[in-house]
Amino acid sequence: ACSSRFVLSQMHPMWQEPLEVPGGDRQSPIDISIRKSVFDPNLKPLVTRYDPRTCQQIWNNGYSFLVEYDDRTDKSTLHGGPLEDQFRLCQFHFHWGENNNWGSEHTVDRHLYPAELHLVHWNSDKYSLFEEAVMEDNGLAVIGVFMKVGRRHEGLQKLVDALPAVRHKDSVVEFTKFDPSCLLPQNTNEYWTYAGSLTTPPLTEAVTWIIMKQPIEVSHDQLAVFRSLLFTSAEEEVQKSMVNNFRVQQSLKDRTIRSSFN
Ligand SMILES: NS(=O)(=O)c1cc(F)cc(F)c1
Ligand SMILES: [Zn+2]
Repeated sequence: ACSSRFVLSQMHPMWQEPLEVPGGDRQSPIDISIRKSVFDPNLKPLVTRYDPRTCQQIWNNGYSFLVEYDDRTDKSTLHGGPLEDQFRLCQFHFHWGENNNWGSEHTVDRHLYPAELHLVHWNSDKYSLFEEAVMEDNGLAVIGVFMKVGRRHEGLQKLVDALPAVRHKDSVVEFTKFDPSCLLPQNTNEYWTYAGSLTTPPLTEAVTWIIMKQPIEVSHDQLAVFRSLLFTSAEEEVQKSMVNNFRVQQSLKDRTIRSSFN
């Protein structure tokens, strides 16, 4: 399974913001101001090649739930878009709110979505492990997909059905043959991209963010199952609902957001 465990295991208690990051001039998440973004005609289409056979398990790490992939070979990859190199999928996870009015980490012209999907990839042309790549400027590429309430998402339902098995922090359940491309919007040619960071500690500034313009639709009931997860482990007396696991927005500072569309 991908070793983003070590990154998440350095977790600080939830949201002891503001966590000052030394020289933090490219922190995430941010608001994507449409009028401030610059169309870049050289941005290429995104190319994702995901092999469902590399899907391994779901893990509740006490912050979100991760669907982890076997990233020991180049079987599930991302390239194109703003990327010079090939990146390997290691996990995907989500951020959501306690209700449908907020939950996403990024916003578009301050518009909040109820949830946001992050597909995490590391640069396998330059590094040999996730934990190496996570310390480097060009080490990671994360695809962000906004989620809005609407029709039930049939592809997501297989994942939703498995969540009760990972209700508590540190629980893991086998989860196989899941193709995460079913969670991408039909139009992946329209995205924003900018240089940013992990949105949870250690907040390293290693991420090329690729945020899809088109949200996916999920049902109210599917999001309600996300909210049935717990931050706390089975042993803890007081159980805390896993909700509002998003970071406060960060300053754009001296960065440009590029768009692949006009
Ligand atoms: N939320 S995020 O996508 O920036 C992220 C990805 C990751 F692999 C580890 C993290 F701690 C956080
Ligand atoms: Zn995330």
